[in-house]
Amino acid sequence: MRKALTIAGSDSGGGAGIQADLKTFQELEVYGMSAITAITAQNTLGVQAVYPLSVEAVVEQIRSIADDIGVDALKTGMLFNADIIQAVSEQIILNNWKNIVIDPVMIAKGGASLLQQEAVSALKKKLIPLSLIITPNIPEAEVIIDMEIKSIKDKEEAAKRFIELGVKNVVIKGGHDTDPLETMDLFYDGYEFAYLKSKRINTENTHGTGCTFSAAITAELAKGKKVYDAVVTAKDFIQAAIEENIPLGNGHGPTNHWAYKKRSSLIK
Ligand SMILES: Nc1ncnc2c1ncn2[C@@H]1O[C@H](COP(=O)(O)OP(=O)(O)OP(=O)(O)O)[C@@H](O)[C@H]1O
Ligand SMILES: Cc1ncc(CO)c(N)n1
Repeated sequence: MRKALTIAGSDSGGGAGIQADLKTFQELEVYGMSAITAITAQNTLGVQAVYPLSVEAVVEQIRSIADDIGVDALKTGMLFNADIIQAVSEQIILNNWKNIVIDPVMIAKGGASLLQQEAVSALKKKLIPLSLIITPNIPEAEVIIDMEIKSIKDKEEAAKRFIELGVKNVVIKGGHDTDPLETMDLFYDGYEFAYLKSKRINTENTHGTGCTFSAAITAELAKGKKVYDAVVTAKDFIQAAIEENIPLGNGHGPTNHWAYKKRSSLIK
């Protein structure tokens, strides 16, 4: 059994964070484990409260997993502060983990901050150089790389600058693109660009899309897929999950984690 770990925040509403990650791992048939960094009181309307855990609590969870079960791939989501980023980076080095996916979560859809501003520098210096792939959305890429992204050329330039930070691959996601008909995720491995396009689905129910996408990449890496192939599967997974989204609550409802597997079994 292949094993995937998520180091992220809990979303009580179940659509993003740890909950989205574990649902995705399950659907893609890897064994899911978690180290929680913060508990959020959250629903489809936004984040009502954030309770970060101590560095010790985060490290102890990771240690328990490393000492006994092991990890084939891991992702990080909401890390909240520089001390947690530092501690997670140390654990990655200590355990010699290589399949590292960074979803540089900063701000929830309603505007709540999920990463302290001063932690961006720790992310750049400590964690990004250890990772196999990073999956920023456009606003996150703009903050990390410190440039405006308005065009495909800008996305390409930002992708190159990510590689200069020491990460091996990058996907700059297209959820925030202005094109009303299409989303384009730009993949770059330091050599070649790949443009992953899909039909933009006209829906408000996109809570947790970034978490689900990076969790799907992590699951596929845990199973031994190559990075680009893992990203392609993740794109199919999130497309199906948004197309069959679940209209729950009164705000941004969640995506549908069952959709991809349901479709795959129909195709067989
Ligand atoms: N309306 C949409 N239709 C189709 N694909 C979408 C749509 N919105 C987002 N996606 C896809 O979902 C994935 C996540 O992208 P996005 O840019 O929304 O991440 P995010 O902003 O980090 O998400 P979140 O913060 O809500 O978790 C990408 O593959 C993107 O192309
Ligand atoms: C806990 C958590 N992680 C990530 C996101 C970003 O979608 C969120 N809203 N909540």
